[in-house]
This record gives sequence, structure tokens and C-alpha cells, in this order.
Amino acid sequence: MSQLINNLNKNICFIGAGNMSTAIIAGLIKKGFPSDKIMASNPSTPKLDTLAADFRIKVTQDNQEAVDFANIIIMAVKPQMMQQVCSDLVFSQDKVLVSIAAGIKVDRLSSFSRHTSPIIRVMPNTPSAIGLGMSGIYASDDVNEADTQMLVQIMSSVGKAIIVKNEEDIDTVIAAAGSSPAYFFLIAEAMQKEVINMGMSPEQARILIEQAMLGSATLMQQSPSLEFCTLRANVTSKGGTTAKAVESLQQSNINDIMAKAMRSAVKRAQEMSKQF
Ligand SMILES: NC(=O)C1=CN([C@@H]2O[C@H](COP(=O)(O)OP(=O)(O)OC[C@H]3O[C@@H](n4cnc5c(N)ncnc54)[C@H](OP(=O)(O)O)[C@@H]3O)[C@@H](O)[C@H]2O)C=CC1
Ligand SMILES: O=C(O)[C@@H]1CCC=N1
Repeated sequence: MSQLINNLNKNICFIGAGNMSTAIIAGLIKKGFPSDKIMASNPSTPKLDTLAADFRIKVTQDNQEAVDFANIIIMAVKPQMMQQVCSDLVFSQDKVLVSIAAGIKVDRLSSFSRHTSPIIRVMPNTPSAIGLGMSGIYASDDVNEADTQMLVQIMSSVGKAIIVKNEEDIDTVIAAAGSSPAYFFLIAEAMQKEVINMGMSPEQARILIEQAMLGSATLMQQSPSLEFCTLRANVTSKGGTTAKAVESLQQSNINDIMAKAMRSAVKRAQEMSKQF
């Protein structure tokens, strides 16, 4: 994949140089994507200065300059900014327009941007920064296969990527992968607090939780034939400690808690699609 991404021979720009753009840029550079083929645009300079210093990419405060430079334009501003930012830009029709924004559907993006060529939606997540991202890609029927595959190639270079068939599935990708790193960090925070309450140092708490999470995630990935429930059962000795902890989580309705959280993310994406 690394070789393919090096041979892509396209310029990419990021409109909005915030957290998610920075994560994807970091991942692309780590994979060897040429830094002079990336440009980021942002109204304020500190983030641009950091990106230029860390990754040697091109930077500008002029969104149109970035659009004119690129073959692939990644719109990465907050959803509430999208209409304003798009309507100030002129896109020639040979450019591939991509949005990573939650809750803004292709037909809205198309009307904001007056871009009559097909638009692709990508829903990435921040672990893209270390090559462990997970992205969902939605391309409507009128997007040509080569452009869809180019986005699959780009996002696969910073992690894994799947194509979703229906635009609504992007909201499910948000609930399961776009937003979910925050759920895992929240669980880590809660566990760290309790380890400290039990008398250990924050540093010890951090390494215990970090390594347990990393080990569990890696074990899931390296055991494709084992269901998550089997991996859980393998930890749970009859009459032992894990059984008590798991019982406590189940009594607190962990399934309902997670379902409710994920439904809330989807509901918010649906609201945003009407709001912005
Ligand atoms: N963070 C995440 O995990 C994920 C985010 N996304 C999507 O990515 C998009 C960006 O999110 P995120 O990176 O978290 O947000 P950030 O707020 O970190 O980044 C948004 C960036 O847009 C910049 N910006 C503001 N106005 C303009 C403008 N007129 N022209 C160009 N840039 C502008 C902001 O600059 P300044 O700060 O100087 O105002 C900021 O750097 C959102 O649409 C979100 O839905 C998708 C998946 C995951
Ligand atoms: O919180 C958000 O709206 C964005 C989309 C997925 C992750 N961050």
C-alpha cells in the first residue's frame, strides 16, 4: 500500500487544519506520501506553523490557493462552517471533492459548493495519525470507480477503509468508529481514576490501562475466528474476579448504555444534516 500511495501522483489539500486533518496528514507522511504534494489551509497560523514544521507540507491561509493546488480537496471544517467555506470557493469540475464532515449529506455539499462533479464522503477517525485509522467511504452511484478506489487507497494508507453502500451508513460508521475512540478514552479515564483511588500512581494507572487496552485490541485483531464473547469468556474464570466485574457491568446495563450512546451519535448526525 505504501508503494501505491507514493505513486498516486496527485496533490491533496485539506481545507481546515484541525485535529482530523492533522491526523490524516501525519498518517500520510508516515507512509511516505510526498510532503510537497500536500497543502493545508486554515485561517489562523499556529496550526499551519506546526504542520509546516512537523511535516514540511505546504500551508496557506487562502482556501482558494489550496483548492487551486490540489487534485483532491478534503473539506475538513466543522459542519456548521461548511456552507460558508464552500460557497466562498470556486472548484473546477476536474477536482475530486471529499468531505469528512459529520452530518452533511452529498446533496447539501453539492449545493453549497456548486460542484457538479460527484462528491465523496469519508468518515475517518483520529487513530489515522498512527496508521491505525478506520474510515467509511460513501460514493454515490455517479462517482466513477477510479475516484472511489483512489480514496480507498488514500484512507487505507492511514489505516483500514470500507466502502458503504448507503449514505445513512456513514452515520453508523460515525457511531462505531468515527466517535468511538472517545468512548474508549472515556473508559480509560474512568479506570485510571479508580486505579488512583486504589492507591497507585497516575503513571502506573496509565500503563496498566493502556497496555491492557492495547493487548485486548490486538488480541481481537489477531483472533479473527473468535467472537468477542469468546475472548471475554476466556478471561472469565468461574467464580472468579472477572465474573464479578462483568456481572456488575451487566447489572448496570452495559449493552443499553452503549446502544444509547451510539444511537445518540447517529441522532446528532441526523439533526446536523437538517441544521447545517
Ligand atoms: N475529530 C475527529 O475525530 C473527527 C472529525 N471529523 C470531521 O472533521 C471535521 C473537522 O473536525 P476537527 O478536525 O475535529 O475540528 P477542528 O476544530 O479541530 O478543525 C477545524 C479546523 O477548521 C478551521 N477553520 C475554521 N474556519 C475555517 C475557514 N473559513 N476556512 C478553513 N478552515 C477553517 C479551524 O481553524 P481555527 O481553529 O483557527 O478556527 C480548525 O483548524 C468536522 O467536520 C468533523 O465532523 C470526522 C471524523 C472524526
Ligand atoms: O464529534 C464529531 O462530531 C466528529 C465526528 C466523528 C468524530 N468527531
